[in-house]
Amino acid sequence: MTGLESSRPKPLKIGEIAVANRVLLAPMSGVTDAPFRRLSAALGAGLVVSEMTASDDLVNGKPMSRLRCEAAGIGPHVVQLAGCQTHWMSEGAKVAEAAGADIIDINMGCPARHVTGGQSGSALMRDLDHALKLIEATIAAVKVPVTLKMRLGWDDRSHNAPELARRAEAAGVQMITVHGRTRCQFYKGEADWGAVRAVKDAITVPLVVNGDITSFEKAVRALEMSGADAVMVGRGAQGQPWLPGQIGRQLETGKAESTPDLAEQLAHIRALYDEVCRLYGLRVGLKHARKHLGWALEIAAQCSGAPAEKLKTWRQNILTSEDPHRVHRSLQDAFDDFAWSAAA
Ligand SMILES: Cc1cc2nc3c(=O)[nH]c(=O)nc-3n(C[C@H](O)[C@H](O)[C@H](O)COP(=O)(O)O)c2cc1C
Repeated sequence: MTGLESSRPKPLKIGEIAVANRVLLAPMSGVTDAPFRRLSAALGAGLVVSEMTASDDLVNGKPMSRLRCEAAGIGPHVVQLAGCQTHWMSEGAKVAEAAGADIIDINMGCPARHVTGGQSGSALMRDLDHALKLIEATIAAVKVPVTLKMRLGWDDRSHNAPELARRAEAAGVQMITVHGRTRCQFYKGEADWGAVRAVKDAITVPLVVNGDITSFEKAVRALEMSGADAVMVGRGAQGQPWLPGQIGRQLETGKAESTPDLAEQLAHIRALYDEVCRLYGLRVGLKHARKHLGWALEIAAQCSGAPAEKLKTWRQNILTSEDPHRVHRSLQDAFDDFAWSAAA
């Protein structure tokens, strides 16, 4: 064995499922729809996770919850479930498994008031005994591996992620992701990757560190500080579905890659736009795709050094249009315009 091979971290596995590399795309409601996950996986993300779905909605067949769990079609299919009742969690997990999920992820990290108010998401970090009942019910309901995503704790006085992680592993959870903030921080301040190390010390299953990882350098630092086995990228991938893959490859090879050029970026956003409109139908799809369009324009403007005024005009033009043909034409014109800025 060469020195390089011996210093290489072990390949990431969730149960028997091999993960392509050490960078995961985070679940993000309203963002990581199936077309976005498909694109990010095709561009090299190690693993992509569905948007959170309320377990009762999934069991009751709410059309939107089915769409949220749609498979990306590349790599393992990870469905994230939220809920606060053992019955719905176990039934939801069965529905997801029957629909093709390879892994079920449980959400114990969502800070939103409408979620914690219903005692789901990060509210479960205030009642670990109940959290464990939900975890046990989910694991008992399915054959596929179950993973867990959480925060550091509810607030600064209760960093109980290590305890929840340890108990979750004992119950059979096969990978744990920790966002290095407390629930009460929401998205304020900076993610504390160092604080995630206490979770690493408490478990033997793979640990994923999450929060504010937007570059290769930050990924390396987060891995060093937390001792985690992998990183998860969320907001950094908005408008840049290639980012998890790019960081993942650089972690494997050490070789830096340049950002896709404007022509590639244009091809990606066009394909994503069409797929989102197809998945949701034109009426809902047009609204849903706007976020992706806005972020893609921002990234393209940033890459080309286009002035803020230009970005504003194109955003206004494209995000208000309800005609897909016009959107396609305007995207071409906008990217041509950005290319002029880059060349100037
Ligand atoms: C718009 C948005 C939606 C999110 N939806 C979910 C979700 O459905 N499930 C979940 O576990 N976390 C969700 N998160 C949290 C992210 O998965 C991630 O933990 C958080 O954004 C921190 O990572 P980042 O700094 O890389 O974005 C969401 C975050 C954002 C910004």
